[in-house]
Amino acid sequence: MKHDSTRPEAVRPAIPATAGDAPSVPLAISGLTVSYGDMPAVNDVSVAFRSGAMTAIIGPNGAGKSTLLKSALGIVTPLSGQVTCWGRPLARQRHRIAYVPQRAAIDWEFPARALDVVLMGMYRELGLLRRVRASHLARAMSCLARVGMEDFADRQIGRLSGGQQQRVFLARALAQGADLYMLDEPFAGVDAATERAIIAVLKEIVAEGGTVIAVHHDLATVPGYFDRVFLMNVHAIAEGPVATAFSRENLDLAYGGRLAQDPVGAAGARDAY
Ligand SMILES: Nc1ncnc2c1ncn2[C@@H]1O[C@H](COP(=O)(O)OP(=O)(O)OP(=O)(O)O)[C@@H](O)[C@H]1O
Repeated sequence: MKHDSTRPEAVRPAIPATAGDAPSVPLAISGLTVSYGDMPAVNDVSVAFRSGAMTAIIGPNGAGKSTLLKSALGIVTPLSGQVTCWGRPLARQRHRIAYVPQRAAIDWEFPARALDVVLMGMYRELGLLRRVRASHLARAMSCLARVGMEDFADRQIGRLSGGQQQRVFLARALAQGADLYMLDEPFAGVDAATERAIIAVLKEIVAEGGTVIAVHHDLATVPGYFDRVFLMNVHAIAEGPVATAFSRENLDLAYGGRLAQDPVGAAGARDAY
């Protein structure tokens, strides 16, 4: 195997593989390894995500964060490992999980209005015939209103700004009425107002008992936005409350000591790596 210079020199003792295979744990990953070629993108990762918390997944570019989310959702097939949601196989709990992919992964030419995208979140209750009732429309509109997008319901999604598109996808997740929200870089390429709107909705979800897991890049906002962090760089490094796990030591392990500034307790770490 080639030496991977992005890997931390010393990897922390493994997070207990059996940390959370329990009905109260929305997502437990055990011994997960994913590879697209010779090199694993995710190597033997075990982590349990807490219920009723907002957890940031952080690590450098290419650390396998998106791959971890995608394999946890069954979008990418792992080489090995197990994923359970509330103590049961993912397939039986999928309807309880909403996924907001990276904006870059979405086909924005798709001929759908913002309202149609939100209605897609209700696919289970709309059934095979996709019979949309007034109550569905009203709920879709209220989800759009929750993210400040009710005035754009009829706009084709490709003709919305990046921030507006991200809000619509969050509205689709809300319409699904999920218990676990998994978001891949929800703040990438969005304006400050959208970022504030999205974080407010995510905090509401958690206040209502939901769980949020988001891949996040801006280390400066981690303490303000998140309760917990999971640091990874191909391998798992640490998971825990921001107050303890978001430490200089763990960041050095994740980023290989390449952070230009110290984000722990200091503002201004945006793009510092
Ligand atoms: N579809 C794919 N085919 C081949 N290699 C891939 C594919 N998707 C990701 N990779 C590779 O797997 C590794 C992990 O990628 P991934 O996107 O999961 O990392 P990431 O931590 O989310 O990165 P970033 O922060 O840059 O978005 C990278 O080396 C990437 O080049």
